[in-house]
Amino acid sequence: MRYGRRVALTDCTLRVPAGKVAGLVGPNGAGKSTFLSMVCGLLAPTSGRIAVLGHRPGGGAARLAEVAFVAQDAPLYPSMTVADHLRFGARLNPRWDGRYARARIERLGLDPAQKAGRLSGGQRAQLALTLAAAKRARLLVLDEPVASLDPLARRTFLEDLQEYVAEVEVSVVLSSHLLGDLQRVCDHLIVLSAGRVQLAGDVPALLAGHSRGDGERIVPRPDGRPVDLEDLVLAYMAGEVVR
Ligand SMILES: Nc1ncnc2c1ncn2[C@@H]1O[C@H](COP(=O)(O)OP(=O)(O)OP(=O)(O)O)[C@@H](O)[C@H]1O
Repeated sequence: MRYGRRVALTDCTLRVPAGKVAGLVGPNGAGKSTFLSMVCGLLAPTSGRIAVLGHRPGGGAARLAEVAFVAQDAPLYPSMTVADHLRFGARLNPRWDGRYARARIERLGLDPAQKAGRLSGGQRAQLALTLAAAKRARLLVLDEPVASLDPLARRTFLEDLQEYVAEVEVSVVLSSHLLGDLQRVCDHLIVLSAGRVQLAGDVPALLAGHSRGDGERIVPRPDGRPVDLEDLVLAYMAGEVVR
């Protein structure tokens, strides 16, 4: 994938498993947002192919209803109220879960009459996440969803996400720089760096394979503690991998 002459993603062959939470991690400028925008059909690959739920991303209303996306800046309509956003969501989305949306807004303490433009950054993110979840899509794509949330809101969001995945048949792809959060919620991990996939797989298999010494190795920890997801990600981001 190129932006003009700049290559943002290359040699990027990967599969995101269905029904799991896949974490996407990598340094700034690695290509995470580019990848997520392609998954949602907002960007078309300049070469190669991408299939989402078996089809080219984007397309008609039925296809759009299958994917929910919260972009990094949680875009909303500033002059519309919280309640307007919920009404709008109900009109646009065939599988809209209004009861869930209203309950979550109430639990978050958001005023339905407040204009989105007057919400704080974290409140806007919470509203955008609520709209995405209430859409009841088959794929939920979240670009740094917790970046603007306070620590308590972040913890609650991660708990909500785990509950949501357990209850609803949904696949999730989320990017984050917060490795502890990824460790907590992700079944699958993708490490992107310099526009390439450095590591991809189910987390237990990646950790088990590493401790067995299959293929690549990262430098063992001096304190002898077993390698965890954070160690793996940091080593692959820093290129400290013995191939
Ligand atoms: N609209 C654009 N025009 C030109 N280049 C772009 C554009 N958007 C992104 N890029 C470039 O593509 C590369 C990947 O950017 P991208 O936003 O996908 O990275 P990221 O991994 O999401 O970064 P971050 O962690 O900082 O959000 C970067 O080199 C960036 O400068």
